[in-house]
Amino acid sequence: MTYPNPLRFNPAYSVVKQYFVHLDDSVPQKIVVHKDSPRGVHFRRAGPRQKVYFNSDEVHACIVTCGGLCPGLNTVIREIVCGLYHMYGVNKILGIDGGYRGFYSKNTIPLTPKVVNDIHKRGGTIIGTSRGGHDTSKIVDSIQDRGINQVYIIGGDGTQKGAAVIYEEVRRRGLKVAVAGIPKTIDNDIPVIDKSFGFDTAVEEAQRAINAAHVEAESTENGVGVVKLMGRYSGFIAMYATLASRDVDLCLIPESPFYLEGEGGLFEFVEKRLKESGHMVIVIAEGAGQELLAESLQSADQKDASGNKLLRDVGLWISHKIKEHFAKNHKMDITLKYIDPTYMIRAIPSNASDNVYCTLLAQSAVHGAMAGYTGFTSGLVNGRQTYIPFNLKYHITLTICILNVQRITEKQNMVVITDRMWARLLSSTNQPSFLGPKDLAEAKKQEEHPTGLLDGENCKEDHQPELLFIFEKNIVWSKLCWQCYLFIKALLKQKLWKQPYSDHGSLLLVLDNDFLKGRVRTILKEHLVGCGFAVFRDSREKATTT
Ligand SMILES: Nc1ncnc2c1ncn2[C@@H]1O[C@H](COP(=O)(O)OP(=O)(O)O)[C@@H](O)[C@H]1O
Ligand SMILES: O=P(O)(O)OC[C@H]1O[C@](O)(COP(=O)(O)O)[C@@H](O)[C@@H]1O
Ligand SMILES: [Mg+2]
Repeated sequence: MTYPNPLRFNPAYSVVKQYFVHLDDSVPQKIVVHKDSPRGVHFRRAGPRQKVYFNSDEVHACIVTCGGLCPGLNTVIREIVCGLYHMYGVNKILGIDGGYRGFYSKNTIPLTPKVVNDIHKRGGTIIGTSRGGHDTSKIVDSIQDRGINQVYIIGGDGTQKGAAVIYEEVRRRGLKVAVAGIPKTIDNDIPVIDKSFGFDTAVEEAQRAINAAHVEAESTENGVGVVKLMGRYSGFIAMYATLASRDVDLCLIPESPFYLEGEGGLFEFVEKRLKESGHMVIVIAEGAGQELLAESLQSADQKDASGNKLLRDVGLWISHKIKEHFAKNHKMDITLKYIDPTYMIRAIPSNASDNVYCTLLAQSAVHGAMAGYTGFTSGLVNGRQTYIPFNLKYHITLTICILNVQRITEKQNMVVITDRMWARLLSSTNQPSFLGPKDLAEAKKQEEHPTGLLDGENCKEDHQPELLFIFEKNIVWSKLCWQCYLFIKALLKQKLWKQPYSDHGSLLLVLDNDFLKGRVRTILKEHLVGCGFAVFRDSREKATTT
């Protein structure tokens, strides 16, 4: 059952040409393609659909924010509430207090356009957040007991994994509940999307700390300013803050290993730069050099409530090491100032451009949930709003079921140090890469054989793993790219195959007759387009190649 979209009477949109998004519109993940390269992965284009799945009066929505703070959380909350209310006439909206655990351990907060009217001017989240406490069955019990049928989940990589599990449980119980994610993290560590909201604001705020470090450093002889910025596993904030500032001499990120002593090491570079300029600024991401710290402090690995690595203070450590080095060797007198603005860059309201971005993400999520999509994250891909599946694309009406590889929850977005952006940074700061030929080879290898999803550039002959099907007595052999390999792996996880065997990038699948004949075969063919996938149904039969 569907309903005409109430937006057709909305005066704001009456003049918009082709306002409703066509059901088949899609956005490609890769817009730069080689000649003859495959069509690649496409995502559904976000936006209002002509027909909606929910009758507005029956919608009971809830919003939850999880994980660390991020500028723009309140804007997203505001825009979901206002979007539901003004565009679709929905007025039953609850805020879940304090993250996932709030579903089962706290009272809810009623949200209306009046309550959220000016919250976008404040940092933080008015409904609170937390780490840990993801109890799937208690959460879905709460959704079911309260009669909630739209769940908006705002959070980072951990939160989206949690949302995917909730979505699976909702499906398992056969509930007609739309589960929509909105990606949040200042670390920008969520894959697929162009960038996460709040990231620009954080980079901008980081400039104030870098400026202060620069002023302090240049005002004394051999002044060194050290600034620690957030970035647990990904160094995006440090990289962009450095590129934006132009005052930074050295940027250190988790993705790029470095060493202190000896030729080509950090101490040597600091000495060189001080001799050249008389002062220097170092920006270090909090996750950088953690292995060096672990070696020197010999402390055990600790985790937070969500299972994230708890980091040691690398800023303090490196400041101490630099001071110690110069004092010990009587090389030169230095004055070092350490600035740690960590929480200051995320506890602020979002800037203008992030506010706009938050609005688009929230409105897209609302349109998607109203149209009956579920199990998706609203995200910007190549400048277009899209719906990215958590893992399986699944239409709530259960009429459309399109399998897809795990995406948003598959891996973390990281700075690729063999990519152009890091090269731009190195040439802007003129710092050493600290990488020997061995490290570079390793980085390149990582690029080619990642553990996570690759993004379509990978259908090159030279690194295609092999796929081997054993189907009854008939053997199907084919080559395929990593993307498709991972797709198959995702299917394996869903237990759609029997007796999987996987080794060294090759897959050996023993299949049921019915499986290969049926829908899976069609889906496989759809997904393996352009990858040289071949199916032999019978050893005498000609191969059907896509
Ligand atoms: N693999 C997972 N499965 C289910 N829930 C998870 C998973 N990882 C994290 N979560 C939950 O998601 C929430 C936020 O995760 P966290 O890693 O702290 O922040 P973020 O989502 O910003 O990365 C927490 O409540 C945590 O319990
Ligand atoms: O002290 P907290 O709240 O655990 O947060 C610290 C971490 O939060 C972050 O801001 C990222 O948070 P998320 O994982 O929630 O995106 C990191 O940069 C930082 O390491
Ligand atoms: Mg995270």
